[in-house]
Amino acid sequence: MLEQLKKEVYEANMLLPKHGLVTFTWGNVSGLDKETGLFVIKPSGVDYDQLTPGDMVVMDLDGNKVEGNYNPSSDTATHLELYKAFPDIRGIVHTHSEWATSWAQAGRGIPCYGTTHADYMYGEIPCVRNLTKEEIDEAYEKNTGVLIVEYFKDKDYISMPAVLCKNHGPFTWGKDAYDAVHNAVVLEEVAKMAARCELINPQALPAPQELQDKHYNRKHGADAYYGQ
Ligand SMILES: O=C(CO)[C@@H](O)[C@@H](O)COP(=O)(O)O
Repeated sequence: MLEQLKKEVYEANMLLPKHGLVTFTWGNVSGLDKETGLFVIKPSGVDYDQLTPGDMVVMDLDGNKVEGNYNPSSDTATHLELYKAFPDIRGIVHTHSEWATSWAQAGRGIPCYGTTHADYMYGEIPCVRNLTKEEIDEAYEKNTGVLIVEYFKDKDYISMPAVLCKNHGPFTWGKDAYDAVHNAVVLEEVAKMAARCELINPQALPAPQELQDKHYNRKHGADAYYGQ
């Protein structure tokens, strides 16, 4: 079932090692089929060079495995919470990419220091708090999703398609699995540049708001001249 989506999700997963975003199996991409309410996700713990489209696991939004030979990614419960709460997304990525995860481990959001960042993500990329002991013990991955959703309840998840989870790593999302990977690549580049920016000048300030507005709106606003 969902053979085309499985192929798309497989190909999106394979872009993670291509772009240097994963080591071993530390990452996962999923894609949602809005019609059926089912999503396809990478299996847990399978090496990328062994992965095939047929290994993708089909899940429903209640967390039941619908089809697949393997267990779904260990981060499936986080993906599920995001799909339930963010109605316009069709793809999600989680990685332990080096630079974004370094910011997450430091417990810091990534300030918008320049137009590379502003072209894709509006404002500081947030870092959500640690889970409590109770939240970790109860259901770490599910509660990670709940925490992200809680953070975004009065914020726009379209103009900020990325989040850092403290002591864990980044999640990104998008209009499909490929778009979510694209945002993960942008996040990693921006995270690297911001870290180096602070190293070169610890007093560096975020880009002026007018510049951030101009760049974000030029690509994503009402008068965007790039196709969405
Ligand atoms: O966060 C973690 C482990 O800390 C996982 O994202 C990572 O190892 C990938 O796990 P899966 O192979 O997708 O189950």
